[in-house]
Amino acid sequence: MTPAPNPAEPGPVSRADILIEALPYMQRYAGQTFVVKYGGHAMGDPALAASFAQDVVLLKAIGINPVVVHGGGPQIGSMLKKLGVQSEFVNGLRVTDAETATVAEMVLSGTINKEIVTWINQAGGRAVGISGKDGKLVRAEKLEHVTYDADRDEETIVDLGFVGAPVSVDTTLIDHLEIAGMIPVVAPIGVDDKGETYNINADTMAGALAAGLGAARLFLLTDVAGVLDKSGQLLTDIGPDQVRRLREDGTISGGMIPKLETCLHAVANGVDAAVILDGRVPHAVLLEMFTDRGVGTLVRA
Ligand SMILES: Nc1ncnc2c1ncn2[C@@H]1O[C@H](COP(=O)(O)OP(=O)(O)O)[C@@H](O)[C@H]1O
Ligand SMILES: CC(=O)N[C@@H](CCC(=O)OP(=O)(O)O)C(=O)O
Repeated sequence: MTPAPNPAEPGPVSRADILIEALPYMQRYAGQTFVVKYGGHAMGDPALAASFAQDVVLLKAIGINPVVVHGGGPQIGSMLKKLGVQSEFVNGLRVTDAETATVAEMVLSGTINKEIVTWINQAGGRAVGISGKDGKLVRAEKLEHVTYDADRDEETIVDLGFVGAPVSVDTTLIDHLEIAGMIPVVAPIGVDDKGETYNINADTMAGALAAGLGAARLFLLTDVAGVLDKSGQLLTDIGPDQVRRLREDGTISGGMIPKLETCLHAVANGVDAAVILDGRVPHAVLLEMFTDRGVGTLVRA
């Protein structure tokens, strides 16, 4: 006997509806590159990690070229703590002395990078873990970080040590990996012309790659619903003027600062759309892309 339909489960017609809703998006994005940044805070939950990996593999399977850039701030923090090394942040950026730079590279390019490669491979994809050093992917230079005191209308240059700013992107390696059906997984480490290694904020790295690769989309997955206003409400979209105001009044702080700067830079440099996504929602990437219900904050140019 055929079992009675369970109203909680999508029946055959609604399953088909879901796929048909996705069809125009699939057609629009086939052949394009999407950069997906996976933040260190979003990595803790194995079930979420598995759903993230499935999303990435599904993108590849339908002809989109996903490039994953990962963070690992909390994991670098734990390792530094174990080693008894103090760490501090300025505007969401880790002050990085030589020892911290070594630990950051070890954690990012080593443990975390290979963990994400394994998740994607487990989900049926073929991932290749690299950093900005491989194939001269990202040339960096020391970041000149300027802080602004709105009350005094004063700018100060802060020395953050070995924190890098991406200067140029050579896409050759990623182009080859994409053609070969591989999914690049990139650790946010760069190198300058003299061979000096730099720790790069992962959002900044993702933005530079999105612009360099001419990506159609930049997704930054994090551990909040998106950008929240003063009363904690989600802002579903935001532009440069509002970002400036929210920064000045302190609503946007910490890690959200490099995230928003990255998104604004990306959309001003040819990326069609940049979205800060709630990485705590299973399949956040697919929901954002293939349905009319987004799960985060869209950043406008
Ligand atoms: N206005 C804001 N809206 C949302 N999050 C904010 C805001 N201002 C600061 N944040 C902080 O930014 C954090 C996300 O940045 P970050 O910790 O660097 O995450 P990730 O590791 O995912 O890159 C949030 O957890 C939150 O604490
Ligand atoms: C310069 C700088 O701040 N680098 C970051 C790199 C990792 C990162 O950005 O990780 P999340 O995306 O998880 O925050 C750091 O050392 O924490």
